[in-house]
Amino acid sequence: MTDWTDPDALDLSDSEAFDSMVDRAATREKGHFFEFFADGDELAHDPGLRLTHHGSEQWMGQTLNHDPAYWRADTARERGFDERPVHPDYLLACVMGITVEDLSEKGGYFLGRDDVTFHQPVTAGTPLSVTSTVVDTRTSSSRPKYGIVTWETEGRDRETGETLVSYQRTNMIPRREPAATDGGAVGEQDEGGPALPETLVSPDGKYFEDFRRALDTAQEEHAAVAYRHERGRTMDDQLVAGLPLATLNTARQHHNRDEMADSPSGDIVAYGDVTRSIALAHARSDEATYREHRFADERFHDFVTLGDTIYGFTRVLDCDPDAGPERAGAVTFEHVAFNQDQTPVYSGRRTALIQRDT
Ligand SMILES: CC(C)(COP(=O)(O)OP(=O)(O)OC[C@H]1O[C@@H](n2cnc3c(N)ncnc32)[C@H](O)[C@@H]1OP(=O)(O)O)[C@@H](O)C(=O)NCCC(=O)NCCSC(=O)C[C@](C)(O)C(=O)O
Repeated sequence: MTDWTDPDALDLSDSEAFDSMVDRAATREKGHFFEFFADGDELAHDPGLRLTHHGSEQWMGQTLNHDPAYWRADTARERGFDERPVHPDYLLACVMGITVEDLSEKGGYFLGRDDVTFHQPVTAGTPLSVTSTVVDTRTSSSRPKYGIVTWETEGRDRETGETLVSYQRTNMIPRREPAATDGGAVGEQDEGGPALPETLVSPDGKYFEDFRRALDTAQEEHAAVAYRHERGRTMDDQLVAGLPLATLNTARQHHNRDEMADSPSGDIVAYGDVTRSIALAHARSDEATYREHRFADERFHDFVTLGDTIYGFTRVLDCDPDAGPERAGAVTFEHVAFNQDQTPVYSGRRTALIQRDT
């Protein structure tokens, strides 16, 4: 009888024997199917990620986020930070990255996020502690292989317990026992909508006053303040697989082409936070950002795969001169990321403090 504790008992050059062993072996699963989640469940995420300047700089460089306050101590101080902070997009991606193993590693897609609030600037060296609560679960009527789960997540400083960022996020999650058919069609768009404005106004500059003047002009002309950004960024391996892995995001969607070949996208897709950060970087390159504040109603409309190029389009929705410190006012934008075929892939409402022209 073969001694199966003997390291040489399995001849790896015998492909038939190896195939048979692998096919019959049980898989030690990672992640959870839809049925695992119930409203009110609380999950503490364990991976030990600590924020670093290296990680933040890698994220910023690859996504074209060049705001000097996150690169240089002198500009950070001029902008009212005690110390040079890590970039908020990197912070958000890290907080979400370490939830993936527990929440979404099984597959399915990131559909949207709401109520994203940055509670305070965060510096390198901060170790993260992240918890999530299930706030909603439902089966998908158009895609019976999936359920839709919403979680409320809070990222804290592991040492002080202070909340750094919080948000609500919704994913499609595969069902362990799917209904018989998957009736959904990928990328179907709603028809109709309001008539388009005749005139699109673009701000003359990058300061709060420029956005406010543009909004005033648009009101007089029954126009919209809307413009696109020139830069584009083509999705390469580093963006699609490298950046999510650097945030400990273990979702197979970003780094397992074999598994993803048989999924609705047919290939690995970019981490939603990478796509979003690129479009936001394009927008930020045309404004004098003072602080990131809040995001709402973020949606991921379509897949972004290797070789796609991400561009940005911005609409200005509101200017509030009274929010924020004397040197800045709050501007609410609608940002849209779109690909080389002008297909929207991300949209979100962002309120940021923009420097005044003084
Ligand atoms: C998934 C696709 C194919 C579905 O395409 P579709 O045409 O079937 O879309 P749909 O009909 O608009 O949506 C399907 C269902 O989802 C619901 N839904 C839709 N949006 C929301 C929302 N915000 N909140 C709540 N529910 C939402 C919607 O109501 C509908 O429900 P129903 O089936 O019962 O009618 C299409 O939407 C798509 O391609 N989206 C892009 C997905 C993507 O690429 N996300 C980013 C990458 S994945 C990722 O980053 C992963 C991560 C971060 O690592 C990680 O979570 O682990």
